[in-house]
Amino acid sequence: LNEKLVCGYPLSIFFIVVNEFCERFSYYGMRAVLVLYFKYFLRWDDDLATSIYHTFVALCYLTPILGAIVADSWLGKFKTIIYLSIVYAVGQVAMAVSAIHDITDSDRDGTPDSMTFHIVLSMVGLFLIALGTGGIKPCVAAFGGDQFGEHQDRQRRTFFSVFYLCINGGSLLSTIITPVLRAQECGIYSKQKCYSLAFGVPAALMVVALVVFIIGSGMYYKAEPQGNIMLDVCKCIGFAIKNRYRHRSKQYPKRQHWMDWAEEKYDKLLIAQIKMVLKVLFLYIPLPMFWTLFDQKGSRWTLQATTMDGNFGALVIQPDQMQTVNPILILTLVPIMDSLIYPLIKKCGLNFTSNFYFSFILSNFQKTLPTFPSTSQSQLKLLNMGSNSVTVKLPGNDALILPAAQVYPFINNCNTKFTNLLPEVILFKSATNDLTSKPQEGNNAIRFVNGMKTAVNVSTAAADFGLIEPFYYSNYSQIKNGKATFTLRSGSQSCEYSTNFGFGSSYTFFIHSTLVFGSNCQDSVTAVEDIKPNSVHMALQIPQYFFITAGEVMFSVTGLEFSYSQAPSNMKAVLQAGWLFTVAIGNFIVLIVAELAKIPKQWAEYVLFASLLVAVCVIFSIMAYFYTYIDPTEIEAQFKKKINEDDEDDKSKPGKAEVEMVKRDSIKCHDEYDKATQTKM
Ligand SMILES: CC(C)[C@H](NC(=O)[C@H](C)N)C(=O)O
Repeated sequence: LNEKLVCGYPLSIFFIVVNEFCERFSYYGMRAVLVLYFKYFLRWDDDLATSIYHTFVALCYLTPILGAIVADSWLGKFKTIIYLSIVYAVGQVAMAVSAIHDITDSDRDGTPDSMTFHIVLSMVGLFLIALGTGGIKPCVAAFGGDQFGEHQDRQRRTFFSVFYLCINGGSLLSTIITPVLRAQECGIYSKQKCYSLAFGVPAALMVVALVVFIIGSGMYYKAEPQGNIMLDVCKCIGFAIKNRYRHRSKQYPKRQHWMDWAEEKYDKLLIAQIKMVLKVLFLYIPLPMFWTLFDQKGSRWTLQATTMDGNFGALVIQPDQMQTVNPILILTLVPIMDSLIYPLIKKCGLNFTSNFYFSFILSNFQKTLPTFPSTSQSQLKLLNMGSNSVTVKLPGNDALILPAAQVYPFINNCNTKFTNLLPEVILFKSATNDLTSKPQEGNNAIRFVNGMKTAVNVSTAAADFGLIEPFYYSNYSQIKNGKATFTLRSGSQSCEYSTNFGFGSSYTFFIHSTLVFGSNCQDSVTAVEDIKPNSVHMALQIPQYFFITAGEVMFSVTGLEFSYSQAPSNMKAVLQAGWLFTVAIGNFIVLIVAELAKIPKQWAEYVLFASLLVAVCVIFSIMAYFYTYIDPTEIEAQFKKKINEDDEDDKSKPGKAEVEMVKRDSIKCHDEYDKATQTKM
């Protein structure tokens, strides 16, 4: 195989792991800002954005089948990786271009004039990315595995661990960097959030990945494709089923395996290889449920984080940045598992056949939301602007004493008429404008009500509330957590009001009629909390991240290597694709259950997913217990030897004896296959 070895490892794998690092940076970096691009650039609603996001992720894990077929049957892994990487890079560039708002902003007002252009270009870009990333994914892993000889099992296992570390290193860096790039302002005619840069850097990294892979070209071991293997496999399976059906009557003796019904027409080696693949694919059936929970990190868990407090002292974490906990934990756990836990388990003589994964059921953290008015009700607020308490009697309500400078919020029916309110009491009714959900991205939604007889201008460094007319209110503005200082201005006079904000709150600030400019106006503004700040800390998600990542380390890293080692030589990429297909199905389950079924209570949805996973864990453990490890290379070698011997014998013993030989060898080969698969996992 490879002549250039470094510490017992082929030098070529260096280029493969660097390629994987850059490619995963490109993929996860683009994915990190994708939902926000849909929502804020393309102006899609939450549901559409989440659905398209999960459809894209699912597509990325469906296309590996295409890539694997092309690689194993036609182009070989090396050429497939090169061609599809070009498609991938073009897709990333298309995404970056689709996010340049100036292209269609002919009136230069900062918003694209033809959204269709941006939508079409980004959808084409996403399709090319899905084709590229999915297409090369099974090939890169299998191509890496190909670089090791038969006696380098240990090195190959380590390679898959390092490969996984690179995936997560790329994912970690990009998930930190691209949200920062997105937050920058850029543009030619007007400055907007810089999605083009957030997509442009991943595009550049994909080009780097391609260049690095090409540089290593002279050092790779490139296994030749072995013809249209997938077509042969499908035909062989089809024939076995048809033949079995034709011979369903009891007069025909049973065969050991239903695939043996293809013997009349197909090569025994091919039948044995199909048996190996089917055995592994059968074991994969319960796996999508793991990915169903796992991939909700990017959607449900991140949305949940927006209702939580991200203040970690010196560090303030944004909800989408919580996802970086997963790759951070992977980078810590994989070396610990490889160097400590697995050797310890082996020393204790434990048979570590299946990896259980525990999931935490999160309770409903949205308790900070108040009761919002229904469609037939309106939200009212009474504000006493005077300096004495007043008694207010509203129809259908008990008399209420409203202290000076205090606000009384309540919900009432829209058709209630209010009369005889005292002149100093403001009845503030804004049913259509009130915020009815938590503000986005952990921000705080703030508005002002002007109780003065003159118009007031309110602004902070981050937002301008504009000129608020007397007894009128401003629109909401989004304010980040921390201290904010508002400047209140009327003509040439001004004063300042400061307050601290947490995460995800909403406040209405009432400016008193008694406000005197020129001094500090701290006492002349009353803050009314419409939505409480997030009280549950984001740190509470860390245990969940820990368990799901521990599960990933035990399940996914080993699964990657398992899919390689159990695959016949001509179907390595195909089985990698089968493994990735389970990720696609997992994402479709999220799409169906979370997006379409719309279970009203979030906790009920978590309980449903967790219960399904527990059930699947039990089923998988039983299946894994009965699984018997095989050595595809050995089995294939035995079959090839037999076929060669047959060829020799055919030359010397033609005629009737040939039929007998085939029969005898068929039985012998099956015995060998069965013997080789007797060792338990
Ligand atoms: C899909 C795989 C599990 C893998 N993802 C990860 O390792 C995440 C970042 N922990 C991948 O190949 O992207």
